[in-house]
Amino acid sequence: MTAYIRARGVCLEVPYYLQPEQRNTSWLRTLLGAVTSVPKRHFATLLDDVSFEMEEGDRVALIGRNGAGKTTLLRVLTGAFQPTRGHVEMSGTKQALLNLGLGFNQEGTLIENIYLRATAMGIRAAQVRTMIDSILDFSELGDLANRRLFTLSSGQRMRLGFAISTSAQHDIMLLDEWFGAGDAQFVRKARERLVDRVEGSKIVVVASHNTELAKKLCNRGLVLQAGRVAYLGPIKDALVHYADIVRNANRAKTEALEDAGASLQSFPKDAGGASPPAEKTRVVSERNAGNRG
Ligand SMILES: Nc1ncnc2c1ncn2[C@@H]1O[C@H](COP(=O)(O)OP(=O)(O)OP(=O)(O)O)[C@@H](O)[C@H]1O
Repeated sequence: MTAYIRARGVCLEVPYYLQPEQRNTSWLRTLLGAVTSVPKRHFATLLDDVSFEMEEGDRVALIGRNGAGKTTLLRVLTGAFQPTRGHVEMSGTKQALLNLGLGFNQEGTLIENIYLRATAMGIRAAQVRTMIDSILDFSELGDLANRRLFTLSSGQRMRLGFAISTSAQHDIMLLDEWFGAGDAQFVRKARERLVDRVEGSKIVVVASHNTELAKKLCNRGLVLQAGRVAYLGPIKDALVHYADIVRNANRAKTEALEDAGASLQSFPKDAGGASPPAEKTRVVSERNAGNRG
């Protein structure tokens, strides 16, 4: 089966609720306000008209500043979020390494959880049976096989999640950042397996801030900016494009700080003891703190 991912005009809007702001009132009013005021509904556009095609052999780095929409796009690709407009077409089996703890039952034993997660990944029960030993072996948790999951440390849970998620080779691999799955020795082992799985996959999509990793692993880059595709092309060009975005954002920030500083300097000294506007005071004091550092 030929693997591909095709996204056409994908938009994702989500509702969120804001409590009306209560400032400069007495504690009683604040308390009453918290109980009686109705939160207002707003909508946030997390992805805006995202279109692309990924074919076999593509190793695509999702690049963008914090909040650009990388994880959200991966979630749409896994099927966890349905686009509010547009659609995604995918062909091939997929493996997602986004949240290693997802789908675990804390009350179940390790073996029960292996069944639970593996069957949720579409693996038949008979096949899961043959995989249990190797999963326990890889996660080095064989001695705890019949313990309940909640008795494990968070690092042990992550190891189990990683071992299950990477137990089978899939056509499409979706990865969110690099993560520390346990201690240094396990991280080394996990990296090796991951490289193996990446090599065996037909398409890989990885969200990362790590430009070295992106260069090493990927041949294409999809740059996201505020939920929109800012660039899609060869990884080298994508990283240049991303560097431009970061540089422009830093320049805009510096200019805003300089403007704030200039208007503060022009604030009349003999303004009858009045203080400069609170917002500007904060910006300038941050800038001064930066100068000291
Ligand atoms: N449920 C939600 N409701 C409202 N806004 C949300 C929700 N989930 C995410 N967001 C917003 O969507 C935007 C994109 O988030 P996302 O996690 O996809 O960013 P990201 O590019 O992966 O960022 P990072 O590099 O920091 O991980 C952010 O501004 C975030 O605040």
